[in-house]
Amino acid sequence: MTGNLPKAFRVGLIGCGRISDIYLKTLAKFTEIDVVACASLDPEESRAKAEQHRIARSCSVEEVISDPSIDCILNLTIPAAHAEITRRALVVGKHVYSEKPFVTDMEEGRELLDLANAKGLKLGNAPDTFLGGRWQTVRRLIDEGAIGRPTGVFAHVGTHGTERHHPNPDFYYKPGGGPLLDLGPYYLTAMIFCLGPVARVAGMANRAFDRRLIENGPRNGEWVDVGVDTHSLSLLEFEAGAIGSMTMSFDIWDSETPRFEIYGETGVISIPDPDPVHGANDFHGPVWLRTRETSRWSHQPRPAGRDDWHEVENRHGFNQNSRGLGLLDLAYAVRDDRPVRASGDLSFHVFEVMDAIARAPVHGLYQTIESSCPIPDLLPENFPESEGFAPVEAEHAL
Ligand SMILES: NC(=O)C1=CN([C@@H]2O[C@H](COP(=O)(O)OP(=O)(O)OC[C@H]3O[C@@H](n4cnc5c(N)ncnc54)[C@H](OP(=O)(O)O)[C@@H]3O)[C@@H](O)[C@H]2O)C=CC1
Ligand SMILES: O=C1CO[C@H](CO)[C@@H](O)[C@@H]1O
Repeated sequence: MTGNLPKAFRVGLIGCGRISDIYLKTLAKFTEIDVVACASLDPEESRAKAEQHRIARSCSVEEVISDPSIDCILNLTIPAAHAEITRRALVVGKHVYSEKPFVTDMEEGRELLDLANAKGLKLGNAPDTFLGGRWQTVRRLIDEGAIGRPTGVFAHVGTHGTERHHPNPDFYYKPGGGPLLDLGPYYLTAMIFCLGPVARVAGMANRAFDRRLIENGPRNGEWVDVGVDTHSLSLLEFEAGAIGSMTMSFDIWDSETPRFEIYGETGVISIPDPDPVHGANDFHGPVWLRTRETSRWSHQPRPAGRDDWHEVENRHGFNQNSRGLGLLDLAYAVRDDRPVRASGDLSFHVFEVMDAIARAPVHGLYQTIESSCPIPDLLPENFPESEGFAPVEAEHAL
């Protein structure tokens, strides 16, 4: 079936914190998504969010979940609450799109996938950054053979955590947090989108600090206990044969190490962001290519500068922060009864990879990954017009 959704896809938001603003801004551009109610634990916070984004109703979590007119729950709570909110929504027959990580343990993840399957409901999960123009371009290059058969991948995120910019950074330092579960999903999802599922991993981790000082907002000066490792190294082997390494850290003061690169038999794709937290965390940004013919190894003397990289043409949309795009795709997946791109299956696989990296030092050097997942299709270059939908002009959106 094509054409417009039969009615607006009615969404109830749970979790009205920091990340909700960009979701609500993105979704306001798509009139066929209607965020009709919102809730958080603090009623004052959800009331203010409803007023700021012209959401019709601010109410309790239970009222949002039990509202029969709502099609889908947008779960933007903290990691420790993701599985429970998702489970409650599925039980009452609602589709769910949730923030990452999908869950905080494997059992929860299996239960949610089984529940969604049994009830015929769609499960979507962040990140959706891989649907942005940058990552669609990277995948298209690989599909077109621009670097030949991929053989390797490298990711490095060297940050100093979140306590200098997040007013309530506690969840980043509790189980479900840490750099691997917080930032790993962006990089692993991008890798799996481009290279396919992961077969086995190895890992090591440590932590530089047992407590961290909040240095912004109303809780400035308060200490937070650290209950998770904050510096993680991993090795990855993909089913298709490529191997990779990944560093995710909250303990690095600064770095010039490349953020993300994919190596192939005949070329290299590089994501050259200067900012350590960007890379796969962004929808947009340059994609650089060097091939056998243009690489340093084809010139004598070898050029020292960065000038010879070719910036690849980006033909895709969503070259700005578009968090929420995965939910729009889910709405069309419901309409057309087709797979969700930013899916629960993909996020569960990503979670198993991270869980295995974290347990490798204790349970044995190499951990085999049991789950797999479908590789999401590229988005049509003119999405969502491709779905028979015209987005609202930017000035009409909030
Ligand atoms: N901040 C960021 O830059 C980004 C965050 N994310 C992800 O988004 C998610 C939320 O992060 P962020 O917005 O920063 O977090 P915040 O702490 O700012 O907001 C969390 C929200 O969830 C609500 N909440 C917490 N526990 C429950 C619960 N048990 N039931 C219902 N509501 C609950 C909180 O309510 P109350 O305030 O009333 O306690 C609050 O509204 C995380 O998974 C994070 O990884 C993703 C991308 C970027
Ligand atoms: O997902 C995220 C994107 O990057 C941010 C910057 O550290 C994190 O805080 C956040 O959780």
